[in-house]
Amino acid sequence: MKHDVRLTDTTLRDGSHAMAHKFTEDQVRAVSAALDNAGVEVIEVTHGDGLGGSSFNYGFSAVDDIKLVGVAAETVKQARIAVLLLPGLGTVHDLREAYDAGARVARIATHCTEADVSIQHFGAARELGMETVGFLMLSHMIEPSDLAKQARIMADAGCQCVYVVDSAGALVPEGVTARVHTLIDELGDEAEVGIHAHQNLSLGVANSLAAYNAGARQVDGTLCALGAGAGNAPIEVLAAVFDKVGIQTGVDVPALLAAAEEIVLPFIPRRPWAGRNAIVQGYAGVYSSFLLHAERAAERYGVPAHEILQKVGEARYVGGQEDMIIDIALDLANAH
Ligand SMILES: CC[C@H](O)CC(=O)C(=O)O
Ligand SMILES: [Mn+2]
Repeated sequence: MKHDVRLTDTTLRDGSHAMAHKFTEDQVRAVSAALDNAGVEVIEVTHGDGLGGSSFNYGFSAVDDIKLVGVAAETVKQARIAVLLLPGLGTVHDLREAYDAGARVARIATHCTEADVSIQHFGAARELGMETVGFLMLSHMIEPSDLAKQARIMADAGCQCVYVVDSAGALVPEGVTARVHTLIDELGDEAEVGIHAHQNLSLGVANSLAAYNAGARQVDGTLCALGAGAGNAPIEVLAAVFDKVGIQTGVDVPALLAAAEEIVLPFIPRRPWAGRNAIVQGYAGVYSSFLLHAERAAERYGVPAHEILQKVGEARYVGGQEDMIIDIALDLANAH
């Protein structure tokens, strides 16, 4: 049955950033069973940086991604398993392996100005018979009209839903509304529009609701907001808010509340929180997954993480430039 909006849970992918990519098989089994039981239709399972993300630059997974995809796929009864892939990090070969392990939704992510690098990956996913989603990361960095041109590239390549991805948690509701409207004007019936929001300015839920009101029909969230930066829009709150205003998600709200409180909360190292560092990320427009990298560099070089993140924002660094965080920390240490 088609609902007003489809919630996709990314606890087991974006939440991987907050877990330093150390999810165990038991955790994946428990979380995917609880989400499936609550009626969540799509559950994303991958290293935080997508297939192939397990590396020196991004941090090694405790358990191989493909293995975890297989565990989730064997666990669920109704949900479909999604994987994230950043072209250049993950390959078409990785996508085929994920498909063989049970993944049925391919989410291909690029920087918001680089949709052209996703073309062959959308083609390969469609050939495999997978549903496709495109992620335009750091969507706050460009104007809505430019974002719409990138969405067009993804849709022409076979993408069935293009997401406005607020990777830095930097957008306010007006910015979300403008981007969703402009993408819908561009794509019409050819592809849906989705929203992936972060909590750095505590606007993840408000931005998701604004996106729905502007016409977005797919919305991401995570249990306990587990995710990069101050975390993602908490899916249990999204479900409750949508239900309260009469928007059908098909999800059982009490079951999601129990999943957050009883399954996820007991094993997470810290509950994501919009503390000083994360707020600076939202304010200065810094990629959420840079938070732990900056905090590690801060400790190592004895400089404040929020100062590092402020400089990262001024330099407009994007995903893949994690090594520049060390350069900034060293410069700050010399200046101090
Ligand atoms: C590294 C991929 C990234 O975490 C994708 C995402 O969730 C975002 O940009 O917010
Ligand atoms: Mn994210």
